[in-house]
Amino acid sequence: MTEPTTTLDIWNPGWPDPFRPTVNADTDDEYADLVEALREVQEAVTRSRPTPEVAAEVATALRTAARRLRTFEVDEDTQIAGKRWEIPGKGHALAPALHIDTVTDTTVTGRVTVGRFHSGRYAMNGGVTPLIFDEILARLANSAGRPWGRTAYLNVNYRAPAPLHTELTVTAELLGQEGRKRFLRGALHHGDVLVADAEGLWVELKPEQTLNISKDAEGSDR
Ligand SMILES: CCCCCCCCCCCC(=O)SCCNC(=O)CCNC(=O)[C@H](O)C(C)(C)COP(=O)(O)OP(=O)(O)OC[C@H]1O[C@@H](n2cnc3c(N)ncnc32)[C@H](O)[C@@H]1OP(=O)(O)O
Repeated sequence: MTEPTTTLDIWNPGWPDPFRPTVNADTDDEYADLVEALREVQEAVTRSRPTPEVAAEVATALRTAARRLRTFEVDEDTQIAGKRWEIPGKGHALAPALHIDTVTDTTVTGRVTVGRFHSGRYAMNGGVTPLIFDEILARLANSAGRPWGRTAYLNVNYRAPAPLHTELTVTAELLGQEGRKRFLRGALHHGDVLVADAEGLWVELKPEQTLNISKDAEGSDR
């Protein structure tokens, strides 16, 4: 695998459209596969009750993997995780992998399936639902040539337990804009059942706010 060398800043208004499939010559699908493997580990750890010996053995193996990756550590502008828009989950293993199906300037539809890693208890954890909404709504808010904005609020209504291991559909809509404010709405369905809906406000950044946020916190993530 080639070490990434790009320096892209998600807060920079020049960042490509979040829904435009991007070709990044400095990354390849082995990285996407690595993140998929990490998701498998997360799910397997969650689902298992290993003996102490096996837990210790796997912990050692995982620490060995972490040490290997640390030799390729880059700064947050340069990392791949969270920036591969064209792959489900953007190359970030925290959020459930969101598959985008249709995109217009003001709407998006997609699908998401969560496993036990994201379970509250036999249903999706209530903290995971906003992650899904924030990803799809933020991407819509910041697409179609709109300058970058940040989430000001995201209000989520939980209408029914969201089943695990089951494909859910996600929809998002830009309701309107007033000056720097963009109002968006999202919904999560299991078949015809409304599982959750959300309303959010994204506020377009002023020039002085488009500084790289990771620079503001430089050194604080160690
Ligand atoms: C894992 C990888 C992921 C990667 C996912 C990929 C997506 C990338 C995009 C990420 C977006 C995020 O999630 S960002 C992360 C979460 N969000 C944040 O950290 C944002 C923190 N907050 C801020 O930075 C700031 O508060 C802003 C920029 C949102 C707004 O500050 P500001 O620019 O000074 O705003 P200000 O002038 O006061 O207000 C402008 C107008 O908005 C209104 N307004 C502002 N805030 C609110 C509010 N909470 N509720 C109601 N209204 C509000 C004001 O009343 C005003 O209306 P009027 O008087 O004009 O009518």
